[in-house]
Amino acid sequence: MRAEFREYRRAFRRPLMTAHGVWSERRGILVKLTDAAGRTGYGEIAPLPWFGSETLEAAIALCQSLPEFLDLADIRAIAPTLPAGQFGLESAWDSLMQHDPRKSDLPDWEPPHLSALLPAGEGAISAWKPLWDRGHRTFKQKIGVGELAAEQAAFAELVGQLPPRARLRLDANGGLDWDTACRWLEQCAVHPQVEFLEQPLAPSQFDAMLKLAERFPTSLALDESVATLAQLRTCWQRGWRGVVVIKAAIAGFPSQLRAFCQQHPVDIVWSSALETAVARRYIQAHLVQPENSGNRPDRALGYGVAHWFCDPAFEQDSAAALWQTLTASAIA
Ligand SMILES: O=C(O)CCC(=O)C1=CC=C[C@@H](O)[C@@H]1C(=O)O
Ligand SMILES: [Mg+2]
Repeated sequence: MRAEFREYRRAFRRPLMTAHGVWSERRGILVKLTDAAGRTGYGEIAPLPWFGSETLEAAIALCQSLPEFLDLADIRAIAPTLPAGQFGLESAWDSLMQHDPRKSDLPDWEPPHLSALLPAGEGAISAWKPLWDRGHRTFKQKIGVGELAAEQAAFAELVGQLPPRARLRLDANGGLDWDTACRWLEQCAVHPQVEFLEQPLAPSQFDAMLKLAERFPTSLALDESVATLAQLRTCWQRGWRGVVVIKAAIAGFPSQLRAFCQQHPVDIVWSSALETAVARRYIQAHLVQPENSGNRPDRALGYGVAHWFCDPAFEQDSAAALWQTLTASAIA
């Protein structure tokens, strides 16, 4: 297979504020594999280094280190320290080898099945209604970004406005300490609309999160703690049976993730890494299908993020057309 790589850059409509900091541009790499018969397969490398994946620079170095004509052994040899690269290359290979028109023309996910990502704090209050009107019924609000009292006031205002059947996810990105996590969970306990509190503490606080899960009624979800398949395995082995948020685009080889999900009844929320339609459509066709995971159909997918971007080119289904727009960004 001939391997080619093109870098992309994609600005957010407005910076995404999380406990990790400010994120204003999504950068990644598209992968194109072409076999001797001229068949092509596309993949995407979408690093999230603050989640524990490799950096974009390390992913570029991987692309530059691979032979121009590679085979599956070269892909399998990609180190576990490069999980976004493992995902991008294997999904491109899979897409070429398994070109299954049935899977490639799946209808895209509809808003009622998608959790809409809201801004942190006050911004969430003005943002939820237009998204509700588009059909979203589950929302995610970032916390652990601003001052506690102000964020809890914004949360109280938001849940006061949300219709009773709405569901709200709070995501702390590991930015809370024990006391603030308890205060958030005390407040969540009186609001049945709260579906779960995501990553309240840092991944190093795993035992403390197990204690929080036992002490409070609101479900907890791990995200940064299970960023890669290796981390997911470890948390499962250490006894986590709560929700896990899986960002497949940074989790490593999709074949290995698929096998794990088929062997363990994991309560999965599939979550976007703010990747383009290239990775998203692969994840939809090859991972989120019911036979591949223990995920509960009532769990909205963490893919309600299109409104964070303003450039439809990246949302189109045709990877080939998107590839053509990146002619100036080849990685040699
Ligand atoms: O999971 C979702 O509902 C949407 C995606 C999402 O929330 C995130 C994507 C990427 C990085 C983070 O800012 C954030 C998260 O922490 O889950
Ligand atoms: Mg998260």
